[in-house]
Amino acid sequence: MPADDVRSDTTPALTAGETWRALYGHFRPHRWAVVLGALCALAGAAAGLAQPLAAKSLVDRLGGSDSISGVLILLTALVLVGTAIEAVGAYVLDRTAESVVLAARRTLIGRLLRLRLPEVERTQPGDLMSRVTSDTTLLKAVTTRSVVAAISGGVTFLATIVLMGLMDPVLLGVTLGVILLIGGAVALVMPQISKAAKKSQEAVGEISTVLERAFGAFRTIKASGAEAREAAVVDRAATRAWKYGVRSSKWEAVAFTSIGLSVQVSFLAVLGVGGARVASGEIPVSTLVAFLLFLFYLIEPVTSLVDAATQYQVGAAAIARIVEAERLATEDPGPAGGAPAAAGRAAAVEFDDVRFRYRAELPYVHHGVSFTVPGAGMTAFVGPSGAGKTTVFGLIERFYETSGGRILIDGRDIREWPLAELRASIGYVEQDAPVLSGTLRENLVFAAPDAADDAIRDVLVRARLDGLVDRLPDGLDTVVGHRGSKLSGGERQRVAIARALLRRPRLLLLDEATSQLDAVNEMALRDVVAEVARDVTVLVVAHRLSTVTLADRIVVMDAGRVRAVGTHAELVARDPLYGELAATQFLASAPGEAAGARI
Ligand SMILES: Nc1ncnc2c1ncn2[C@@H]1O[C@H](COP(=O)(O)OP(=O)(O)OP(=O)(O)O)[C@@H](O)[C@H]1O
Repeated sequence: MPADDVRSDTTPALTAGETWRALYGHFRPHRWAVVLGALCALAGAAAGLAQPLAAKSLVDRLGGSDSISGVLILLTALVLVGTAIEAVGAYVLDRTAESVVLAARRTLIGRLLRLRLPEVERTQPGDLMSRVTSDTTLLKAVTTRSVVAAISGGVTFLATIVLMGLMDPVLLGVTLGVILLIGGAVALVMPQISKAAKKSQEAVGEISTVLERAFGAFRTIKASGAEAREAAVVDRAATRAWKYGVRSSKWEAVAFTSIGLSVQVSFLAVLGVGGARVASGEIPVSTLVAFLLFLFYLIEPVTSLVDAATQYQVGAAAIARIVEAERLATEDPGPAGGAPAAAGRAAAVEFDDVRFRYRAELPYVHHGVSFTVPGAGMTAFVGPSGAGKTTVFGLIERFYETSGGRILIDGRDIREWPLAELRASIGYVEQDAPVLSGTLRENLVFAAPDAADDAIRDVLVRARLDGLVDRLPDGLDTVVGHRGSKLSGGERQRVAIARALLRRPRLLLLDEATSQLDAVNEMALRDVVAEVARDVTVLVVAHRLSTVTLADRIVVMDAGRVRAVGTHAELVARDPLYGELAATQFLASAPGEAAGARI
């Protein structure tokens, strides 16, 4: 896959107002802490601002007989208090910034794990992950540092300007003239910082996407000798992140250097004009000294303002990506309701003229599927690949919403069920039997966290996993590796079956759940499923008819339609497609004989 295919290019451009609202939404819960931090910063700045005044008073007293020790003590106290308050303010703000990031991550994580499946399928998980990790980190600077720097820098700037104006309006005019001239040039480069930062964040997202893809198919990459090609794709994304990061730094450097330059040029201009005014007796030398100190002091708020502006540009890019992830549709939990009337009993399932397609632009996968499954017993779904069998299970679990028709469980439309309650009734073993990294025990109790040890032992025996657990040095606490890589395919399937059984479902969905088992284990598991089917409704998708010949009913699907329903013997006799499937698998015989056959 070329790099461009994994790049997210759907980041919506937020307007300035939307960016600000999104930003405010993130720091609103922490606004009082931000206010406290800002007040500390202002108090520290005020203490600093008083220093030139104290210095002026000190210089004025130099020629006279007044003692300067009082002023010196005041100056020292101002420095100490100002520094202490600034330190407290910095801590409060950094702590708040971390809290903003934590809250944003919690919100994103909470939403991402509740996303609707179609949303996940049209995004790149790696890119979503980078929004939780990398983009939220940028929020830290933009929600506190930038905002507080803007407030404190702005207020200090204004206060300094007012005091300078009171000292000498002419020198203030000279200063402002220089600053506005250079500041205007800086404003022009700001959008460049935002553009570069956005591209850089997108490239970081690509790195995660490519790596996630690579680790998800690690063996395939090795077996295909594709390491170098994949590394090159990651390298291209990393280089792009570097390129745009450097571009952003270049514009930031231009901005900061310009500000330094503006203050220095102002300093020289004030020195020249101020010197002339002192020489002509228009102002005393103490005024010039104080004014120059103010000018020196102006560097900090001006730098703060530029810092705020650059951080805001960087954060705006991250906010856009966070907002995009926040806007992905999550699942509707459904109506709040009490326990189902039929709790504990085997579930009855009915598909009533169900039509479904995965996306509006795709063709229909189900063209009016109808069947009825009474409570308990085993029902098998068979048919050619792509007929829509797995889709039946996805619709029952409400991973997807039907485009037409109804699905009823116990006679109640599944859209009327609270989603959690619906899924709590179901045990689902997927086609590729996913096992999560962690221990065997964690995998088993994944769908039933409160399961007792006896129940775990029981399902281990039923899933024929007891022997494996006894052999493992750490038993149930053995770590199974990323996606269960330390287990065989058959072991993974048995773990998935045990997990589903431990949930004590009313409806058990098995999708090719025993396809990787050896004949002995497959037979044993078939018996277990038959036993479970006595008081649980079991729906099975199977390609190997040998696993389903004893089912109570078999639903034959073809191209998104149900073409026949019956027992093995009935279908062999009257459905040509089923007859053909059975014949190619040497099963066109009595169920008793066929049951043991392996294809
Ligand atoms: N998530 C999806 N997004 C888009 N199309 C999908 C998705 N899942 C399945 N399809 C398509 O829907 C059709 C039915 O798929 P489904 O998995 O239900 O078939 P199946 O009968 O279970 O096939 P198999 O026996 O090979 O597992 C296929 O054409 C498939 O390409």
